Amino acid sequence: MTALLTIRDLSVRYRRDGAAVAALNGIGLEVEAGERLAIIGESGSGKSTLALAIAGLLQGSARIDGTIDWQASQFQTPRSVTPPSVLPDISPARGEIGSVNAGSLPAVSTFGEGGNESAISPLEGEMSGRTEGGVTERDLSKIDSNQIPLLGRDIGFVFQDPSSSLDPVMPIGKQIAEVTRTHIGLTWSQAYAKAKTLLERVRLPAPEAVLHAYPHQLSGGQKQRVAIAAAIAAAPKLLIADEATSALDTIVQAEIVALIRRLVAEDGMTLIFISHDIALAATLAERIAVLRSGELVELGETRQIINAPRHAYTRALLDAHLGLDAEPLLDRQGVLT
Ligand SMILES: Nc1ncnc2c1ncn2[C@@H]1O[C@H](COP(=O)(O)OP(=O)(O)OP(=O)(O)O)[C@@H](O)[C@H]1O
Ligand code: NI
Repeated sequence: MTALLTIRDLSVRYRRDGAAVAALNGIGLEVEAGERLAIIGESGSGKSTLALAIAGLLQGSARIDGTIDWQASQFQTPRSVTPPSVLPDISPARGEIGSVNAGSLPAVSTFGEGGNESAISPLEGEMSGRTEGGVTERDLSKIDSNQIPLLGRDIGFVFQDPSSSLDPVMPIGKQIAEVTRTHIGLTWSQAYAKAKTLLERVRLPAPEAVLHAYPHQLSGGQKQRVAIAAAIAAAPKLLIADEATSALDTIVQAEIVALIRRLVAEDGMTLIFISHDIALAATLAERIAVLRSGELVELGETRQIINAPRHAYTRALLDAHLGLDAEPLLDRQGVLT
């Protein structure tokens, strides 16, 4: 297998009330092309920080050390630099650059100040670039664009709360169409046709009607389907789902997990599935990485992690899940249930 991403010695510190909060500490991890990798750990263990670092979405105030190599160029036809018309208006005052290793994606990119959304072109990152801290963008003027993954084009990101990535006042069809217009240069009519196909692929009923609907007209599960459609619209190599099913009830959660599994298989995408639920992660992932307090404590094949965890913390996560009334994680044949 070939690594799509190689993360080396990645550390992230946030600043809070003048003090540094270490969110990740010396993470080393290879994500193989085409694999389904789950990242698990309890709240605050650094899962989202890792996902945001990979996607280039960390706030400018975060201090990042280490490198993240993106080796997708061998899997994709080289694409030209994003035209200046859709580049964000990056002011020199933004963020810091650092930690650039030759040939590596620098883990540090430049970022806008939180909430300064007006400086970002509305065509760029609208669907998948939004996060609670405000939209962030890599400074493409300083880095060879073929070496860094571009959010929306190379990486699709699905957040826990679809409302945070969907624009409440824009029709759904337009939101999805903008992704393919921006990243693969479709015309509006092509982009709308593609949006409709995507709504069919995520199994939304009445895709034609959904094209013209607004997010508030859909249920939580339907909104998450729309967010997934937008995330995969430009056929990214990597899909990151950060607690994408945590806000949904159990039945809808299972449906969304099944949807993600199908789409990833159909498109040959690499998946990073983030969850605090080891059992849910085990249903989807081939490998599981266990984070604890910003450290990678265990990484292995799902079967090994579930059957023979090496680290006491993984065992504790399993034990916490395996309450007396819990379903067994593996059935008698050793198949994940
Ligand atoms: N913007 C921020 N500013 C300051 N500290 C932060 C920020 N974001 C996260 N942290 C801290 O960094 C650590 C890791 O947080 P992170 O959100 O990555 O964990 P997580 O595993 O995703 O947790 P959860 O399961 O609750 O989503 C925590 O201690 C958290 O409080
Ligand atoms: Ni999180």
